[in-house]
Amino acid sequence: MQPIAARTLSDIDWENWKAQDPATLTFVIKEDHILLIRKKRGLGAGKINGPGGRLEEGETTLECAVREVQEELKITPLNMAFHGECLFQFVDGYSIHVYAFAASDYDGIAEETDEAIPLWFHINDIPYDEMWEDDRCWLPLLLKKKNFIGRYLFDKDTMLDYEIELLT
Ligand SMILES: CNc1ncnc2c1ncn2[C@@H]1O[C@H](COP(=O)(O)OP(=O)(O)OP(=O)(O)O)[C@@H](O)[C@H]1O
Repeated sequence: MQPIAARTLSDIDWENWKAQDPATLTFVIKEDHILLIRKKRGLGAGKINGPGGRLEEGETTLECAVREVQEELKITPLNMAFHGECLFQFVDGYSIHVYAFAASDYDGIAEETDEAIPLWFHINDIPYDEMWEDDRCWLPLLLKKKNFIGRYLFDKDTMLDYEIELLT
């Protein structure tokens, strides 16, 4: 992995950009509450986020999103809707392309696993201070059922630049 010299989004050739890892994030939103996790390991360990992870060989983004919620919280998300994409470039050279989904229901009882602790929040009380910096830019759009594509440049945990397009 080669570090890149970019300090703003315009330093990156987005036309030819391809992430090292495709991944997913899923937000179960039910009766004004949202199910988040305290992530115990992997990229973003210690932060609060939606459940998610990287695609496995041969899997669609939807299959990955469902599997990651099942693995991390032992529940099955229902009524999955795709809402958007987040293209993350880190200055250390790593890149990840995240597909974001919302689910309006679930089967089972969420429980702690090796990977995550389940946490419910009111949608007006989302703990953005404990989340990745980009989440406060696009999670409100997902909550309003909008579709979006965003590009983000990070130096470790610090967001250097971003832009979001709303899709109609
Ligand atoms: C930079 N800003 C960011 N903002 C919000 N969310 C971000 C993110 N950068 C990565 N993410 C999410 O972090 C998870 C990483 O995946 P991660 O858990 O490490 O993958 P996976 O479960 O495949 O790993 P292991 O099974 O532990 O190998 C995955 O949900 C991905 O969507």
